[in-house]
Parts: sequence; C-alpha cells; structure tokens
Amino acid sequence: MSDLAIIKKMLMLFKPYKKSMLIVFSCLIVSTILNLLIPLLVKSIFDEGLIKQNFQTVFLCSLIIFSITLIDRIIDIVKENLRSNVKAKITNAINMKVYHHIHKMKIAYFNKISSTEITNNVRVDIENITKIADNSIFYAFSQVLSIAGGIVGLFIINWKLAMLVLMFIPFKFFIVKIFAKIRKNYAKLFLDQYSELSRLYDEIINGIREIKIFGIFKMKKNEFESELSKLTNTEKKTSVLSSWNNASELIMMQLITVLIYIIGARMTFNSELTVGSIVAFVTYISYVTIPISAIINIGYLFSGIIPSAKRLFNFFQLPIEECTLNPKIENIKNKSILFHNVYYSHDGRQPTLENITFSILEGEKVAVMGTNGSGKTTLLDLILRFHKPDKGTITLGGVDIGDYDIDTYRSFFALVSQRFSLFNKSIKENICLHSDFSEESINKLLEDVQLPEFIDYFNMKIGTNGAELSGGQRQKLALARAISHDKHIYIFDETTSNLDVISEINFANLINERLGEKTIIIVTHKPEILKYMDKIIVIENGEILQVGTYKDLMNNNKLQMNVFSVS
Ligand SMILES: Nc1ncnc2c1ncn2[C@@H]1O[C@H](COP(=O)(O)OP(=O)(O)OP(=O)(O)O)[C@@H](O)[C@H]1O
Repeated sequence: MSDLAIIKKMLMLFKPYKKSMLIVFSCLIVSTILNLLIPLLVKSIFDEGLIKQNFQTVFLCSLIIFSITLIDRIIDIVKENLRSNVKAKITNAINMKVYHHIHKMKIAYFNKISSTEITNNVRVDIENITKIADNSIFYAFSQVLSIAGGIVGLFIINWKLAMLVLMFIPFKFFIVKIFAKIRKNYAKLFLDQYSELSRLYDEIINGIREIKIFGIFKMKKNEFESELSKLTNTEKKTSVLSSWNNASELIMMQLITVLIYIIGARMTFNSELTVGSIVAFVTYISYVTIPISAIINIGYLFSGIIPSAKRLFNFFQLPIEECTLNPKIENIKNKSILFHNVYYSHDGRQPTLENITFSILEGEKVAVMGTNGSGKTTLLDLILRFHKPDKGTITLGGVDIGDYDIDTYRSFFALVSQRFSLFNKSIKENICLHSDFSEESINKLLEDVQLPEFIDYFNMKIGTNGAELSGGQRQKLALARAISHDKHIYIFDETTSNLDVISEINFANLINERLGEKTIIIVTHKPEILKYMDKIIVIENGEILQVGTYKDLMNNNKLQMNVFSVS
C-alpha cells in the first residue's frame, strides 16, 4: 500500500464525524480571523495611540484585543470538546474493529505470535494512528486562512520585506522533507524493536519458572537488556531528530525577525516605515511562518504515523475464517462425522495428515491415539474448522462442514483443548459462560467432577487462567464447563493428564453417565478411558494406522509396541 493510500484510508476514519469536523474547522477559522485583527489593533495602539498620545484609542484597542482573546478562548474550549470527542470515537471504533477482527481471524495466526506482541503492537498502532485527530493536525489544516490573511497583511505593510519572509518556505520544506524521511525509518525500526521486546517480555514472564530453576537469569537479562537498549536508542535518536527539526525552524524564524528589525530600522530611519508597522509586520510574520511550518511539519508528523498505520491496515487484511451462511442446514438431524481422503499441511510443504478416512457416528465414543506429533490435535482442529483440509472432505450429517454457518456449526461442540483457557472470573461464571444454571445443578456438577471444595465458594475468582487453582483442579473445572453445556459433540484433547488415577476413572464414568447419548471424541492413551470407547483411531506420522475397538488394539502387537508403550 502506498503512503498516499494509507493517508487516504486514515482520513476516511473521520467520515462518520463530518458534522463535528465541520464545526471544529469553523471554530478554528473564526478564531483565525479574530486573531488576524490583533496586529492591526497593535499597530493602532502604537501609531495612533502611544505616538500621538491618544489615550482613548489605546483604551479602546486594548479592550477589543482583550474581548477577542476572551471570545477566542471560548471558541477554543468548544472546539476542543468536539475534537477530543471525535478522537475518542475514532479510538473506540478502531479498537472495536480490532476486537471483531481478532474474533474472526484464523487460529493459525495466534499460534505464531504471542498475545503480548499482538496487544502491544495493536496498542502502539492505535495510539499512533489516532494522532491524526490531534490538535496539531487540525490546527495546521485550518491555518490556510491565517496564512492568506498574514501574507496580505505583510504585503500591505511592505512588499519587499514580505518577499523576504516568503523565501523561508522552500528552505523549511526541504529541511522537513529530509527529516521526515529519517523519521519514517526510525518509526519502522521502533515498531519492529518494540514488537521484539514484547515477544521477549512474554517469553520471560511465561518462562519465569524455567529461568529461575535453570539459573538462566543472567543470560535472559542480557538478551532483554540488548533489545531494550536498541529500542531506547531508537527513541533517543527520534527525539534528537525532533529537536533538530524544531531548532532549524526556530533559527530560521529568528533569522527572519532579526533581518526584519535590521532592514526595518533602516527603512524607519528613512521614513519608509512607521514603528507600529514594524511591530505589526513582526506579528504578521508569525501568522505566516508558524502555520506554514505547521503544514509542512504534517509531513514530519505523518512519517511517524504511517509505519503504524501500514502495520494495522495489514493486520486487518490478515485472513479470516470462512463463514458460509446457510440457514437451511441449521437443524440437521444426523450428526455423524465423516473424513474422506483428507490431507492437511501446516506449512504447505510437509503433510501433517495424509489420506485420512474414518467415520464417527452420532452418539459414538471415539478415542484418537498416536505418538507425539502424529497429528491428533490437528485432526481435532480440522473437525472444529480451525483449519481447512487441503484435499478431501469432512462432512457432518452428510453436509460438507465448510457449508455450515461457522457459528452454527461450532455451537454443536463442547471442547476441552490441550491448552484450554479459564477466565479470571468466578468458578460459577467459568462454568456457565453467560448461560444461566441453577445453584443446585452447579453444586451437583462440582460434586460429580470431584471438586467438592468449591461448592460453597463458587463465587470465588480463580485468577488469570485459573492461576489460583492446582493443575488438576483447573482441568476438572474445564471438564465441568464442557460437560455442563448441552451440545451434540464433546471433544477432549489430553484433558486428563493432570488427574489422579481415581479422578481419571471418575471422568470415564462421568462421561458415560452424563454424556451417554452424545458423541465423544477424546485424545487419550489412558487404558481406563480407552476401555469405555466404542472405537479407537490410531494415527502414526499423519496417517491412520488402525481403527478398531480396545480389544482389537490389544491384539495388535505392533501397536502395543509403538503406541501403548509411550503412554
Ligand atoms: N501451528 C503449527 N505450525 C506448524 N506446524 C505445526 C503447527 N502445529 C502443529 N504442527 C506440527 O504438526 C504435527 C502434528 O502436530 P499435532 O499437535 O497435531 O500432534 P499431536 O499428535 O497432537 O501431538 P501431541 O501428542 O504431542 O500433542 C507436528 O509435527 C507439529 O510439529
């Protein structure tokens, strides 16, 4: 996307707030017009009042200047109120767009990038993009009138001096152009370095136990320090660059003022100019040069915003899940699942799953087993439409699963994944998930999953991702959540790894009792659970090795060696 296209896209963010923007600009224009009168009044104070000793003129002009200032400030408050309102609305709108996009994005993206990295990148980008609703940008655009008025004022007073002032524009333009180019590179560098630091932060926080136990604090500290110093160095360079930009502007303006005083003095001595004219001229200079600087500086300002905008707009382009809306197949009766010659590859090169064909009938209890990395979770992710087959078909009730509206399709399932999440809410809220369950049913459920210790405390908050619970308690809570919801198909991916043997047997009984009629797909190697299964699918290196009952598998010596020995 070109810089111009990005700027256009950013300006489109203002579209819903056209009316407010119009009022903001009107306020700025009125304020500019009022302020244009001040130098003329100052000129009168000097030439008509002070020099001619006319007190009435001094008093009247001073009063008008004060009134203008008063009105100007009131207009400014009204304008600021509206402008900050527009900025807040744009910020909210972008945040909500990010939220919706995250909800729709493909799960593969979240496997590649840490949550801290996503959060920080998005936060920085939104903060930068919304700078386009900052006062400085509005001010610059509204100052065209001030420039025009100022230039007219300068030419009325003296055209030769006016020409001298206007010579500053091309110099300023070229200097800013150079600085803006450098700034854009720094901004890009900053975003990359900030992203890397966020990733490292995430890694350090999540790996704090390993860092402590394996004594790698010093190495990690060095890694962190090195990334941090790269970032602070870029920040330092950016801020020095801004100082250079400001300094060049101030020096140029001061140079013009000094030249005006020197040349103006000569002209005054030759009676070509009055003292009041010089004072008014110097005031008009700021009316012209400050806004021109502000407009030219927009290029500098945008050079810091564009890299963020580019990254955020690219983020919005990241692929989303396909969500076919086909209401006709909402209430399909038979919910059997059929895989037919399914192929899938995570990286597009090496196949993760090959030639997968099997069926899971409605109400069947099916276990999926196989060595680590054989493709069990990928298979479940294909069923849940977190991935799409590269080849072959997966049907539910005879309909290709891709033909269902995605939300309707997923509403058929309950899931406890290998890396399940709990919310920092109460035990009750984690189970109900916005559904309304009676206290009695929650108590019974907690008893059933052997969490009786929480019966009187189900309003207790459990910390981020259940940090205040033990590993087994977390798993039991995730299981309780899944089985308490009335769904057609229940998927459990290695969800008993933290359970003790008694809890494991209890889980096997529980799914039989509570989910007797339901379809269950469970990844496990536990014989206590496998015994209860109608069918066991064994996967090896992405291919189906065998489909059979527990008995069949027990009679297969090769399987005994390869699969059961790993459990
Ligand atoms: N997001 C991913 N990107 C690239 N490759 C992946 C991704 N997820 C899994 N894989 C690869 O796909 C293969 C199958 O992984 P999968 O998680 O499905 O195996 P699994 O049988 O569930 O393993 P485990 O028993 O260890 O949980 C592995 O070789 C793994 O490295």
